[in-house]
Amino acid sequence: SAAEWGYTKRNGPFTWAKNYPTAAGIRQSPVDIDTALATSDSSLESKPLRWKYVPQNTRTIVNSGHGWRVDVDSEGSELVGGPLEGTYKLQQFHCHWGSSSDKGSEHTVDGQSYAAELHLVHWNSSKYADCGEAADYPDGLTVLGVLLKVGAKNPELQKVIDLIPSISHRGEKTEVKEAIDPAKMLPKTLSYWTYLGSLTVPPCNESVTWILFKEPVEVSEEQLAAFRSLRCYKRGEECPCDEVDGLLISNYRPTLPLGTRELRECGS
Ligand SMILES: COc1ccc(C[C@H]2SC(=S)NC2=O)c(OC)c1
Ligand SMILES: [Zn+2]
Repeated sequence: SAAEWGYTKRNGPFTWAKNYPTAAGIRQSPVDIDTALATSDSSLESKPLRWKYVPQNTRTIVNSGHGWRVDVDSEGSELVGGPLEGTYKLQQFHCHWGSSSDKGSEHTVDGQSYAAELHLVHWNSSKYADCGEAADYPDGLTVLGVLLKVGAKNPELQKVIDLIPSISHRGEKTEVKEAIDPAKMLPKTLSYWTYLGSLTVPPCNESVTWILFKEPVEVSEEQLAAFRSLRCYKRGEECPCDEVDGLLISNYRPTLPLGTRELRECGS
C-alpha cells in the first residue's frame, strides 16, 4: 500500500485511523494502568494462570519492518486460567521499544513508561481454527505483556539479539536454531493487571484479553541498542520512512483512554 503504517510523523499512530477505523475504537490498547482504579477479583485468584510452552517449537525470527517477531509452532503450547475461558495457544512473541530507554513500553503504569515491552500473542484454540480467524473475535486473542526495564543482560532475550544481524532488513527471516523458552522471559512473581483491549498495531482488532505482569524484567542497554539496529526497509530499496537511515528506533503506540472498561488485578 502507498503509505504503509509505521511509527513516524507521516505514518504513525495518529494517522492509523484513516486506513484502519478500528484504531479509533473504544476498546483500544495500550492504556495507562492507573493502579488506584484496579479492582482485585477473587475469581482471578481462584483460577491461577497456567502456561506450557515447547522451546523446540520456536521456529523462525523475522524482521516485519515494524520490529522483530519470533513465530512459534502453536502445537503443544497452552495458556489457561486467570480471566481466560478455554485454552489459548502461543502464536508468536515480539517486542516494542523507544529511541532511548526512558520510553518504549506500550502500557504505562501510573504514567510511568518502561524501556520496552515484550508481547506473547496467544489465540483461543478452544473456539477458533487459527490466529487469523481468532483475531476477528472479542475473545479471540490473549497477549501476555512483560514490562522491560534497563538492568542486567537478559540471557533468554540474548538468543534473539544474536539473530538480529541476520534479519537486519525488512522481510528477512532466519531459522531459530537454539531453542528459546518463552517461559524464561516471564517475571518471577505472577501478579498481573487484566483488561479487554486490542492489537496495538493496525488493524488494531478489538479482540485481545490483556494480561500485563506487574513485575518488570531486566534487559541491558546494549540489548535495547541491538533492537534499534533493525531497518524498516527492504535490502536494496531506499528507505521509505523518514527515520534516521531507516533504523527502527521506536515502535511503540502511545496510550489510549481506558474509558469505561474494567481494570482488574490479581496478586499484590
Ligand atoms: C492477526 O493477528 C495478529 C496478532 C498479533 C499481531 C502483532 C501485533 S498485536 C500486538 S499486541 N502487538 C503487535 O505488534 C498482529 O499484528 C498485525 C496480528
Ligand atoms: Zn506487540
